[in-house]
Amino acid sequence: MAPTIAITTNTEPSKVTELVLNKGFGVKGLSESGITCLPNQYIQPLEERITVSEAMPGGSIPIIDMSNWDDLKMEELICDAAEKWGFFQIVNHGVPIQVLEKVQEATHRFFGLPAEEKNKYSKENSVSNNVRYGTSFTPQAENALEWKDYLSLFYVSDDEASALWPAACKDEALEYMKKTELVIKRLLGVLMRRLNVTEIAGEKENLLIGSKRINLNYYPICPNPELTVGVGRHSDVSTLTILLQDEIGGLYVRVEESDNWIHVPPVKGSLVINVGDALQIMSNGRYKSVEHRVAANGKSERISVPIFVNPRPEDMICPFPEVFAAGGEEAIYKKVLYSDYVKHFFRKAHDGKRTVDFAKI
Ligand SMILES: O=C(O)CCC(=O)C(=O)O
Ligand SMILES: [Fe+2]
Repeated sequence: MAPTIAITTNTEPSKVTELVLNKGFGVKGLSESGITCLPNQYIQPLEERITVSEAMPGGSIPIIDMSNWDDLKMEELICDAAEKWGFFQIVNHGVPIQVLEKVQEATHRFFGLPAEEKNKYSKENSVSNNVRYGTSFTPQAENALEWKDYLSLFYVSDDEASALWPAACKDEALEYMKKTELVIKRLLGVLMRRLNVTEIAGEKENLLIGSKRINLNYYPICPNPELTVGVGRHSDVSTLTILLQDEIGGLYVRVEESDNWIHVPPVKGSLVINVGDALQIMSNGRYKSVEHRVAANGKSERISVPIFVNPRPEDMICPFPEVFAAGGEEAIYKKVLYSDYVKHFFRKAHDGKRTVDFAKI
């Protein structure tokens, strides 16, 4: 049910916060309250807004067909894309389309619940830190808020997920995680081979895929999409991110340290793969964790479902020694505790690529 309070641009920020954050209506509640203009605290500074002219027409991140696993050409495309773009899409990846559709339905189901149901999983109310319903990114640290609600689920075990994850989406989210396991391992196997890492079982496996988090992202219709963002500029702190987006579009990726951004067009049945900071660090900068952001939309709601494949919180991460086997290359990142790295990311608002400086030598 939509909230009854009337919100305008000039509604006191504290009233908006009360509704969106404290009562758990999220930006979805704002959107459904019938507002016709954006509350002030969502107005982003000019340089953070997404203008269509910045988006480079014509260019495109690679779309890689994974139907033939023995194809050396495919391996090359994957590694080249991870080095150049940090982003690519995969098709014929082996994850059944029904699994993807089911987790998308489940995402709509969860966000369709009454605010008080969703709010049981808020920071204040959730019985576990591993299950978190929230809005924006880190509202306490942000000068301008982001037009997004989310449910974030940190995977510990099937039993814990069964007991704690919301019934509206837990089976579908778990199934999506399980069914993407194989393609994740294969992608990492391919990426590791170019770094001279031939064996990823054991310690390397913990560093690469030691923990996982799945987010259900919900971007409601926005009254002034040009003034705000769905997600601000950031790179992910993961090893790899596997992202399922719907047919709406709005994800933009920075083109090779330029001021150009490129749209990631929705491709039915595909998964978007991107390199995260942890893999950039472990590959000593060879694979790029690239900035990306999401535009708000004035006509359609949008959902996306990323799986963040991460080291374990207690792991120390640094460039793999194999990367230096050929000689002549110096380490550009030092050893950092992964949980410290993640804490650093969440302490501040989205700020592009600055997080990785935390690990720079
Ligand atoms: O919604 C999207 O397309 C991307 C979301 C994203 O970048 C993130 O959750 O880290
Ligand atoms: Fe991201």
